[in-house]
Amino acid sequence: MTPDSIRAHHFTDPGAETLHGFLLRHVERIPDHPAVVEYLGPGRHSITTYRQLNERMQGYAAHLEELGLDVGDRVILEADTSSESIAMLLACSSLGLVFIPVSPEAPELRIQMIAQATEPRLYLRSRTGIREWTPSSGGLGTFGPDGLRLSRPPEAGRRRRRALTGTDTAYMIFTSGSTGQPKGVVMSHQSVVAFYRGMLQYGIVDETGRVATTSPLQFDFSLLDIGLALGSGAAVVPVPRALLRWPRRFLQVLSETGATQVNGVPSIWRQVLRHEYDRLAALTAVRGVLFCGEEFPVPELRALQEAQPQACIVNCYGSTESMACSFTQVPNPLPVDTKVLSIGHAHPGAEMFIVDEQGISLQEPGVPGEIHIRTPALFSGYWADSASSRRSLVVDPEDPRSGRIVLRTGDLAYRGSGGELYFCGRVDSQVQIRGNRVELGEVERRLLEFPGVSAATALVVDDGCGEVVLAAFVVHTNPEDGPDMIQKFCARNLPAYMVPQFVECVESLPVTSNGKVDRAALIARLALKD
Ligand SMILES: Nc1ncnc2c1ncn2[C@@H]1O[C@H](COS(=O)(=O)NC(=O)C[C@H](N)c2cccc(Br)c2)[C@@H](O)[C@H]1O
Repeated sequence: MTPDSIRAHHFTDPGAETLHGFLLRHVERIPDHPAVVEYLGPGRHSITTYRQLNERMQGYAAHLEELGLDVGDRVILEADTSSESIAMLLACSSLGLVFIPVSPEAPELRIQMIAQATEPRLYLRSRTGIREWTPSSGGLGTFGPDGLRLSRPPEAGRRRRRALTGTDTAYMIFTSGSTGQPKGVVMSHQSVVAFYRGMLQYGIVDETGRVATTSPLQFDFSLLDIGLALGSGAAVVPVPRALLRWPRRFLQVLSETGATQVNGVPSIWRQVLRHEYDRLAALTAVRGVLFCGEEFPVPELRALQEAQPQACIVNCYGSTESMACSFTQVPNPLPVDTKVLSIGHAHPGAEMFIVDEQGISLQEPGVPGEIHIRTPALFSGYWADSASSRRSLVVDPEDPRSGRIVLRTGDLAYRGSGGELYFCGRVDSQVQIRGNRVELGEVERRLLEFPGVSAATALVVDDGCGEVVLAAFVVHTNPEDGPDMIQKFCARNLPAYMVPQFVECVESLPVTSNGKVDRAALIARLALKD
């Protein structure tokens, strides 16, 4: 009997590198272990075990299976991280359906753009969703702990595929589009699993771990957290987005769920460090903190280390096009003269290297070059944008004849004495001020040396007369020092063209939906000032 005689639609090789196969590999061994711990309010939280997560996933998959969807069809998941959204993304994965996570807080236009570009067969919203808008075509439904409810079935379609392979797409993440039109990063099953395998070799958490995740599901950082937890036999602890912005409530969630690992972008700590330092210091269960996405201002990192001396802090560097790349432990305590944090070396199975404008690899310390990454975790390309894909997926500059493809990151770094890398901005964040090349990160690092400045963002704006003006926003503990003191400090330490002509002290820095400093918002604020 040949496989063809049994029309197996999803004839998946059980050993295949699939997302669901990898994340559920501990189910048989620890079925009653917590897989997701959800905070329900003061003194209440719920536990979903590995067995329950698997059963919910099977239930969703059985319902999806009846809809006649095919490998490669897209499903938009409008949800935050929860036991049901994790079960749903696993169910999609098991059927070869490409899930596209979008945040319930995402602007309607962004969701319409994504739906228009990807033509999803199904639009699913977690039951707790409140959005009015729904797409005018395609299947429509909501899902919750009690199952999937369809208000409009997808149009019937012919199944063309026979088997799910490792090169098929597991998910698509749309970038925040800070530099123009959002792009759909297409990630295959085998790339995600290759990344997970590399990350898990660090043993960041063990089976007793409880990984608090603070990123929206639409940001692939959340997929790191889910993979780190479930891949280690530990539990995911989603921090409700609404509580994240209240330092006291955020810490209460961590305390009551017994979180041992807290993952998130640097900005999640800003208000906690300013307003709830003592409560943070009282959290004794935390063993690790992992951050990514942008540089952690050194003064704030020192404060976090003082409050959590027992926590192992990891600087995770990477871009969505290869999920992430390096995991570098921050020295504890941070040496007193530290200005820049190392992004170290790529995780096992990958390699980071830097090249100059001619594409020649740089080995000597201190010379900045563009970071390239050799990794099996490469994205497949940007959705419906082969020109952009070719700019990021380039032939290995060190060995063009080999045809080997590497990721060109657009990031700059230089090597330290041990060969480790130090991030020093993006290729496109090099600005020219009065004919001089300026790296904005260098201005920010100098601002951070002024006593009391805990965070700083430097940016250039056009003053309308063709001149560019260097401006800075700083978070400052005692603002009476005022902007002019900070400017004088910079004038003593920086060449004139690198001294911000405009400095504003702010209580906090605006952040994007992914938690990174929102530079566009700051530029808009400046434009309003003129
Ligand atoms: N640790 C750092 N120090 C400094 N600059 C960083 C760091 N991590 C990023 N960046 C910057 O952010 C860019 C990328 O942005 S991104 O595509 O939105 N992705 C991200 O930020 C997050 C990234 N996908 C990620 C990180 C961890 C796990 C997973 Br799974 C995914 C990089 O190219 C860098 O410019």
